[in-house]
Amino acid sequence: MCGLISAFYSDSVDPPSAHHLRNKLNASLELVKHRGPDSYGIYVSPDARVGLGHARLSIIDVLTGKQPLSDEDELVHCVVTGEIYDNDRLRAELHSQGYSFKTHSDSELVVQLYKRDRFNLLLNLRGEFAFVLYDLKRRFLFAARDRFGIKPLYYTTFKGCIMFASEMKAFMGLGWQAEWDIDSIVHSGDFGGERTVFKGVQKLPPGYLAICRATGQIETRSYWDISFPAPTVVPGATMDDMISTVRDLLVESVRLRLRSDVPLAVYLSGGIDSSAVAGIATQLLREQDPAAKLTTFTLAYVDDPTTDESPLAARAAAHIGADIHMVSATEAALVDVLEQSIWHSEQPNVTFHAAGKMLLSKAVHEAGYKVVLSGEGSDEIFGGYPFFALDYLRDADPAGEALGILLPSEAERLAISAKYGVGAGPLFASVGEKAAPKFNAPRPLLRTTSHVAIMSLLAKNTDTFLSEVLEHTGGSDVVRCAEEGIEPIVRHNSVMGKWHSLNVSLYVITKTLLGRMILSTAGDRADMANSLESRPPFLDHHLVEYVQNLPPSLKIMPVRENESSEWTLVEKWILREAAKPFITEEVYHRKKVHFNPPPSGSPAVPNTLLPLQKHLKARITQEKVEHLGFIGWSGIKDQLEEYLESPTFPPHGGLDPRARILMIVLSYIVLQERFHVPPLRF
Ligand SMILES: Nc1ncnc2c1ncn2[C@@H]1O[C@H](COP(=O)(O)OP(=O)(O)OP(=O)(O)O)[C@@H](O)[C@H]1O
Ligand SMILES: NC(=O)CC[C@H](N)C(=O)O
Repeated sequence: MCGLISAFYSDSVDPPSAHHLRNKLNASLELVKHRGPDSYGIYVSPDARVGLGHARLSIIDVLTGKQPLSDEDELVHCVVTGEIYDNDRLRAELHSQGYSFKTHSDSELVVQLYKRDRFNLLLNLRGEFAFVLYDLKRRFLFAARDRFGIKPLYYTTFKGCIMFASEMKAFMGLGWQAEWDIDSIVHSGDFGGERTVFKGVQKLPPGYLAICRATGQIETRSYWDISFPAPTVVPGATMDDMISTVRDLLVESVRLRLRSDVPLAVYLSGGIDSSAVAGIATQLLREQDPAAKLTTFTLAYVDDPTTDESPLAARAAAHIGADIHMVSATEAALVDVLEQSIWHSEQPNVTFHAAGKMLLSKAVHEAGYKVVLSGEGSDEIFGGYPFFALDYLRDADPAGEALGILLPSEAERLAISAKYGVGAGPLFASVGEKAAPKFNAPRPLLRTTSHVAIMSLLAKNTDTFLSEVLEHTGGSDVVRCAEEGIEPIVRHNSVMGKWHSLNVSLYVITKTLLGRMILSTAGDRADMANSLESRPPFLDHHLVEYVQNLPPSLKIMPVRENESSEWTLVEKWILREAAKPFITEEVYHRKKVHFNPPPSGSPAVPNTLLPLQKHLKARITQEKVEHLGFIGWSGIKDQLEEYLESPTFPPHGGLDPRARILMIVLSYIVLQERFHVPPLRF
């Protein structure tokens, strides 16, 4: 993907000279050049009130697809990041209607579709994208972000200038000065909602557009959202038809995402999602060339054989005749890229997730690839996380029953819930009965387990903040924060039982964990740090809209051998059936394992520090912590000393809880240094 930046000086301020604005945009592009090292391009409007900048990672139409793009009358100017699929069909349609193109770039569709459909152009865009378009005649900026937030887009206003950018660091080139947003930090507004750690900087939410006018006004609105049917709506198709439709839609999604003018590889974990993508990609490539061989990359957790899936990935690659490259994720290697990962994430890192992805993207980039396919989004669409089981069991599934699926009775659901309720999975080990009472929600928020899980992830350790911060903000209010990110209609649908609880849960996790972490810190940002575009075929909206309408029991299927045996739940059931022709028997039956690169299992030599301990000890000093202006040294010092003396090694690649807190503190230190943030003053 590329990087974009835009500046729009409202009528209330004097604009800079055209020359000055170009220099500023160039300085911004320098800060995001990792996103587009192939070429830079700038547009400045005749009155120098508007500037657009683009750093390009050339993927489609490498030679002539340079940006910014414009129409033949030079009245519409645009910068686009990401990929818009179905380019050939849409182009042919526009051609036949008299629209003409200057390049073969997929991005140019935005310009011509805008001319034809105005804001409705978004309904025609399939893929992952963010763009900013300037309509010179009407004098407004029109920005938008893809439906799932695969591509980032931040915005802020500084001294009368409205700015959009792929990464916040680009704002610094335009003269923006970062300041801490303590309210957002305390309430985790960067994860619960669309705020960031910096005052006044917001993310444009997934599926939203923004219109900015010369008065300085910014209007944002949703153009697409996830939605589910009432639990009683029965699909008018047989089970076999539904399985083959899911298969066809997934194959179509992979087919579109194989379109690239530069080399493409696949991230292969050995789980069902990436194995299905790799299997389908191989089949499609061989339709063109029977000798085609896919290249795959796997992160191997060499320090921890208990969570390492690389042998499974090797077997999956052998099954489809793909090449596989193993990339070692040792604790030392993860720690080496940790600070870079924080700088690219622009928000706190609490695990090695993003750092692990950076090791992977670096290896793929160094091997000469510019595009990868990945399996992200499948768990959120098909119901893959272990804690979804509780939400599936919470409600009956009349639509599933009407299809003739044998389902547990209410009493049996309660009994299975008890089994699944405790230790619902490694990701949220604390979730379930133990964690729930911590949150005294003043009113019913949502009837889902995932919501509690998210709240437990959001909760900040109140002891680490200075007392002034607590007086100023009232302390961490995770309920408020979690509410911030949920559209009121979703709460209504949940509380009124209009959506099955599993579907509410899928919604919440798609918006929070997927949108604000997996696709951002550990997705786009970790990949683009190494100039690599990743494409997640599971997040094709045609596929997603179809799966949304399937009864919950096709996502999580209860099965038992006979009437006297126990029920077990098969997660992502319909995906397993749809992907069966492309995966090994082993992967078909396999349970989910989280992507969570682990630290070392234990100190190699007694009385020596592990790489993470050593790094945190060197970087988290009294001076650095006090310079932040919102964290107290005494609490942090105790956590650090305890972690250095007696680190623990939770199972499933988890981090010592004190190390997680220290990683957050390290994140603020790194962000303060790199963004030149002044200490917080009250
Ligand atoms: N160890 C790894 N090596 C390479 N890529 C990985 C690794 N772990 C995860 N990924 C990439 O991130 C994506 C999301 O990971 P996730 O664990 O959710 O999916 P999965 O492993 O493919 O399937 P499952 O959810 O069934 O385990 C994967 O599909 C894959 O593209
Ligand atoms: N890297 C990108 O964002 C790609 C933009 C556009 N699709 C191109 O190929 O140039």
